[in-house]
Amino acid sequence: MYLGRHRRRKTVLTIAGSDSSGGAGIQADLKTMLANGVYGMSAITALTAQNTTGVSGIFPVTPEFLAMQIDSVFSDIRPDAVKIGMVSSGELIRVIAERLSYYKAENIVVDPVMISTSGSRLLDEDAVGALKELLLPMAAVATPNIPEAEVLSGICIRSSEDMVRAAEIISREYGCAVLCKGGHRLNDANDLLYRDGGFCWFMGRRIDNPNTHGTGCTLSSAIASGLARGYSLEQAVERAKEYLSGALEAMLDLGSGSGPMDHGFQIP
Ligand SMILES: Nc1ncnc2c1ncn2[C@@H]1O[C@H](COP(=O)(O)OP(=O)(O)O)[C@@H](O)[C@H]1O
Ligand SMILES: Cc1ncc(COP(=O)(O)O)c(N)n1
Repeated sequence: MYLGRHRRRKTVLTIAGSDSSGGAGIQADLKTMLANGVYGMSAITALTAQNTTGVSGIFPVTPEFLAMQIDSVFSDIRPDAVKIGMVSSGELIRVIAERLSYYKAENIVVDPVMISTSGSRLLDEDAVGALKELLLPMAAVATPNIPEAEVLSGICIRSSEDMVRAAEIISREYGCAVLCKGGHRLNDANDLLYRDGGFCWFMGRRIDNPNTHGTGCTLSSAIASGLARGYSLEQAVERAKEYLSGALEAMLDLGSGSGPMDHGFQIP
């Protein structure tokens, strides 16, 4: 019999798409989880063929196969938190919502991925409705960027006040906390957290780096890692922004488009 010391680690499941270039999606999520001290697992919603210049193809899994992946994970290694990223169809969203509510999953972070940094649309119209109706109400926090917050709130965002208004609309309508990220058009590195009728700003340092492929995936996975480790939502957001800034500041430069960040910047 083995009598050595057994170790435990907090666990996080990412339900998202694969990015063949390794900078966003599942690949970014797992690297982020490793760097943030949790054990990462994945249920893949779709394969994408993409690189730093764009997405050339999307090949979704069947709803049955997505359910099998989620069942395999939950029936053996129960995740302490779940991050949901790109889900390209309403049908797949319905499977995720059904399975996660069956397992009473906790600490769900929803990154409502709609359009890639390179400008490609990553989900269909039906998926937007299903995301609002089924995933947002399960979320501990949703992390839209400005264009996504506009779609979810139905208002146009041109100022910091608009960010607060949009986050309030989404939070009240769907009953979840909302982290509205700057970084697009406004407030580059400053994000707004709206929860329980109140809000606070997280002021990040703006890093002059054109390589921002996967920033949203990385932030939401780092938040999920923090929640799994028992940090409060505010602490998890603070730590996630610190990690993201470090990964951007490492100034990795790969590919001819908007390249990936250095997820392993703390590793010598
Ligand atoms: N140039 C930058 N310097 C520092 N932080 C940034 C920069 N651009 C974006 N961020 C931060 O990166 C995170 C992800 O934001 P964003 O790029 O909007 O995500 P998405 O990939 O979903 O569009 C946010 O916390 C945002 O504030
Ligand atoms: C598979 C997949 N998921 C998500 C994104 C969004 O990436 P970003 O974090 O840059 O918005 C992506 N490009 N590919």
